[in-house]
Amino acid sequence: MIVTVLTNLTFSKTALKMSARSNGVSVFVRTRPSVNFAQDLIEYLPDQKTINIHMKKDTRNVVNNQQSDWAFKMDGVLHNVSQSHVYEMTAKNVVLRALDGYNGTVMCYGQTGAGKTYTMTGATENYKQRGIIPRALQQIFRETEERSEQAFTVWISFLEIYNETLFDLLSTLPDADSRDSQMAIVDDGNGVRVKGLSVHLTNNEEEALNLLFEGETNRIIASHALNKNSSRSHCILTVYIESRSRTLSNAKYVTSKLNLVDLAGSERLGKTGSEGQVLREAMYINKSLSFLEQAIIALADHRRDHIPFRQSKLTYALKDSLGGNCNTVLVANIYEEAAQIEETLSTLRFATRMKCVQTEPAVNEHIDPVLQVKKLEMEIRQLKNELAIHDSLANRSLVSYDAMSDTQIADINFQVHRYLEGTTDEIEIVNIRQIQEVFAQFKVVLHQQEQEIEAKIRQKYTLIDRSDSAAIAAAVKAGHPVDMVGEVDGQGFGIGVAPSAAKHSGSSIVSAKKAKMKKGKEMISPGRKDGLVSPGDGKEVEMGSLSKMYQLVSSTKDLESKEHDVHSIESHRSESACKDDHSRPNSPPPKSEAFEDFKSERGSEINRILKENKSILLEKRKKVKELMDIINYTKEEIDSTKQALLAKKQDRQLQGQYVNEEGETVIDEEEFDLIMKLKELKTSYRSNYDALRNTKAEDQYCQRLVEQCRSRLLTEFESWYNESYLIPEEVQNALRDRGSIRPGMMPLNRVLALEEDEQERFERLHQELLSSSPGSISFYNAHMRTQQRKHCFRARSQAQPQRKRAGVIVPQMKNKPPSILLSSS
Ligand SMILES: Nc1ncnc2c1ncn2[C@@H]1O[C@H](COP(=O)(O)OP(=O)(O)OP(=O)(O)O)[C@@H](O)[C@H]1O
Repeated sequence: MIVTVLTNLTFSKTALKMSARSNGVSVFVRTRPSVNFAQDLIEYLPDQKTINIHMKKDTRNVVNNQQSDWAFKMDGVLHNVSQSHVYEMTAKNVVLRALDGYNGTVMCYGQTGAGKTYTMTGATENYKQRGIIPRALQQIFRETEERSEQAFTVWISFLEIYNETLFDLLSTLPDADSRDSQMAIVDDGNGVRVKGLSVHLTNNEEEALNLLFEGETNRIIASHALNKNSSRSHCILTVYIESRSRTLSNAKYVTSKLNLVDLAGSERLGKTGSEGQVLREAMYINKSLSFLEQAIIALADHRRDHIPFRQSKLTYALKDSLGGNCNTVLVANIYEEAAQIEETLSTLRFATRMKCVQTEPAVNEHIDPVLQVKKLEMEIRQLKNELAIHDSLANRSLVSYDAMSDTQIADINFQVHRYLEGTTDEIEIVNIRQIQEVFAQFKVVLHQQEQEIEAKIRQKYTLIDRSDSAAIAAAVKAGHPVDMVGEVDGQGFGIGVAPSAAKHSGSSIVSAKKAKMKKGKEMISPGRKDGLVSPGDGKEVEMGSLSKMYQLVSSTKDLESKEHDVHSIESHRSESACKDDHSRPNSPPPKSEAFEDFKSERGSEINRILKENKSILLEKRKKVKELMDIINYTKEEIDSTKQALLAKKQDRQLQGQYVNEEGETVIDEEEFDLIMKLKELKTSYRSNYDALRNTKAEDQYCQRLVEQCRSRLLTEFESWYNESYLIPEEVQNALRDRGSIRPGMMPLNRVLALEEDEQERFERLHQELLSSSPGSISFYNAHMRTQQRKHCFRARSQAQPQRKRAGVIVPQMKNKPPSILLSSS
């Protein structure tokens, strides 16, 4: 788990520079109050930012012969102020900015015993005197609760650098990686990290404090002449924060790293009077602090290209926390006594140099690729919905944006044929996909025509390969005229007129060729190639045939029974779904692909009915067109016959009419034929008109059937897709089995587990007692647990003293892990 966390936490160098404003490191001086305040030497100016040091020239402790007075201007001098004031002034903003995605570092520097640990950690037994780290942890979790629109994840690591060796102060916890791996600082281009350092997921303030106190307990404590309990190591508690938006499907998220650093004492060697191991410790500390100083000097000098971060573990570990894109704060802890004035001066000089270091705080923003894909998918869905609304408003409800079906392609092919024949003047444009298909079908038809022409030529002529001189010579010898008419299809054939015998006798070569051509023709026949082949028998569909008319009637009449079939498919769907033995892929396939699968499997029956109805609809449309052509033609005939009759009548009247004995007008034979023709034409017109009306009604009916079938196919597909790829299997099983877990119901064993036991009742009462200072509950709980662990540790280490090894805390030093982490593991 820890390895995953480490790899997920990438603090990218490519972070967007949200705030390109250049800042200096903020530097504060904090004094350790003393009854022996050296008021002659140290002066605090009322601006609460300046501290003056006056050294007497004749003093034995003179530091610099040339200079005796110094003025140090800082961002604040924290003299006789509370822990809470120190936090507000130094760390509060850095913590807030860390929650916004900016890296931050708060670091305490100063002489041993000057109050670094007091400032950074504070008194663990007193809530009011807690230091920067517990306050920062409290602020982080309070803020994360308040910023409800964001989801925060917080991890913590605790590193100690002792004698240039790295130690994981949290390696004693059960969820730390137990492998005895050597730790190393690595800079992999995504920022500096410590390989092998355990990083712990932390859900609340108390868990975070438990980690702090656990680490503190594990710190190396060496005896020392100046301060018996002072730490001889550098400690870096790092809080990693990741923040993602809850409300939006926002693929962007920010990360940050907050380093809270307690450095080892900065005093010089001679004064400590150390020897042995303590001397070695002091040497290491001096070395690393001197490298820190060198790095700071280099950082403050803009002309320097190279910053010597790798000289010591401390500077390397703090590489991206001193300058760069980080909000950095230094607290310089000083004594107020005259005896420590040299170290105080040295600390203040260091602080001044640090103040010259420039930083460019920047938000570490990242994009989650998985969320980004989801967001884009959602956008596509929304655009599709909008398109559907637009289409329905524009009366284009039949337009589909899915991949073209075989029937649709066949329909387009048919329209292209008609366009080329001249039977239609236009092809209705529906959407881009359809336009592309129209062009594709033009290509298909063109290719077919080329093939047909070649086939016709082959029927008439024997083709000889142009390069085959022997075949040409043989043909000439046989008396066949050879006519080199050029290339067909660029294949280098010579075309010769076939002798009549060859054309009709069916010589083996020619008949074989013809047979081959026939086969080829079948293969490239438009109907076959474009899906106009009837599914069962492989024969071409005869458009508009009577047999199809009967099929239409049966199809339309039987629609209800077909719908019944669809329903029965639906009722058996869940059963077949259980039987489907396909393992679900990690990510759902594209819908277009899945739709093809669906049509050939679960949706095959509906798809078949849809196809059938579509082909019937196509025939109806063709029939309507034919009838309209006939009617139009008949109408024209009627009009011209009427004209002819009128002319005849006028002619007759001009010439004078013949009347028989009964007084009836006598007409000639031509006029009689015209009258009879008109009568026939009118009869034909009426019957065709009736047929047209009926066919149109059938056409509309078929149209409705096709729409119903299509929408059912789509609905079925949607639920099949959801079941197969989207709804988790356990949810489906739970709902299908109707077992103990049902939506809205909590399982009985969980309900029972919620009952309070004795321990929990005790803890509740304990917390009620602390309710007068509610913010302190987490602090005291964590403190109480730390105390228990300390007792346990002391008892064990007294029984069996052990030496410390690099890389991990030796098992004998292992503390009882915080119960909260035990219970959560
Ligand atoms: N501002 C302060 N107010 C009250 N007590 C303080 C203050 N600063 C330091 N102390 C006390 O001084 C003692 C030494 O302080 P602390 O251990 O923090 O020094 P340190 O700089 O961390 O030393 P080391 O470098 O050895 O770790 C502690 O007992 C602490 O309580």
